[in-house]
Amino acid sequence: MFGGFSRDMGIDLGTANTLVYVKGKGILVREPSVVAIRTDTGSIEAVGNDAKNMIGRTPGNIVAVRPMKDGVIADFETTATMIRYFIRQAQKNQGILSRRPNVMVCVPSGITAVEKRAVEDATKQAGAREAYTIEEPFAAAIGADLPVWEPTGSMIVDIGGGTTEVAIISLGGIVTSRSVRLAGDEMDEAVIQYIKKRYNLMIGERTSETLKMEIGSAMPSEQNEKMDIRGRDLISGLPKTIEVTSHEITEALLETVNSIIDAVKVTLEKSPPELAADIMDRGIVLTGGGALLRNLDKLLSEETGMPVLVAENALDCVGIGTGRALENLHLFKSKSGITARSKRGR
Ligand SMILES: Nc1ncnc2c1ncn2[C@@H]1O[C@H](COP(=O)(O)OP(=O)(O)OP(=O)(O)O)[C@@H](O)[C@H]1O
Repeated sequence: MFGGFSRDMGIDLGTANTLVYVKGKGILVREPSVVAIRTDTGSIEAVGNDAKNMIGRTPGNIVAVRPMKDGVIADFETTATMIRYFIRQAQKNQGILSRRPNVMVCVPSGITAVEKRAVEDATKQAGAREAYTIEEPFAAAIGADLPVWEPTGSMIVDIGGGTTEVAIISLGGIVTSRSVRLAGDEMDEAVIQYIKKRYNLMIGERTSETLKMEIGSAMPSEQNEKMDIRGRDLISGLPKTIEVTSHEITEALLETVNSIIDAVKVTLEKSPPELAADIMDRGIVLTGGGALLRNLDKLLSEETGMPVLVAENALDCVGIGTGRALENLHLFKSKSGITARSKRGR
């Protein structure tokens, strides 16, 4: 069914970023999951990087939207158009345009059957010949090179933009998992609210994300770094610059970080003892962009008493794993408890 031709692809359809992995070629597309739409005609002006640059800077008749929210489709038609664009980009990069690819898309583990079906339908509408879905933590574990098919426990925590996925995997199946709709985006929102409350200053999403990535830390860092940011003073209504410190961002992120840690603890508590022992040996593996928050691994290790490692290429693991899963479809079909399934033409 899947020949050697490089046309099949795995798509990490993220809330923040979309990655396309092409069989035998690696990750060929990596762009923000953003679409710019003209409000008067409803036409798509830009997708991906070009659209992201328009956020907060668009004239009245163009809106930049993120069609995925909390890891699921918030706007079906726009998502389908976005997927079509990304498939095209991946094909263009290979010099193939005409063939309809088989596509594996990852989905959060906690979504409903209706939400999952929407992803499959949008993928087919976008031009896929066959659409398959795989649960995100499983894909992340494959992408992080964990021994998912072996009779040993592996624990993965994937912290994306919209969702945090925690799962314990053994023998090709998810033994126990938890998905919370709370991850990097929620951190950005927490920073916005903190700055608003403390300084009466309104800042945008991009500024809060920059603060988080540049000076943010899950626990107070030794170097209390500082950063100047600009926003709109809520009292005077005028632009204003203030200085923000790492410790302040740690305080802003406290609640979100604690909720993520709780999700990990609850999952660990549900783990069968033998698997918990395996995890103790190998450690908890963190993937996704949120895993790059400074000191999150350290804090999680202190809180759980387990070794914690950030995967190499943490941002790419889900994309790589989704694509590799497509290469190993035979393994999925022959094993129970696997979440990939195919949907033949309509
Ligand atoms: N160095 C960093 N420190 C903290 N957060 C980071 C860093 N780099 C990226 N992020 C955050 O990671 C998130 C995006 O991660 P990722 O691309 O894995 O998510 P996604 O796959 O799009 O989302 P989801 O899996 O929820 O659908 C964003 O919230 C981004 O701000």
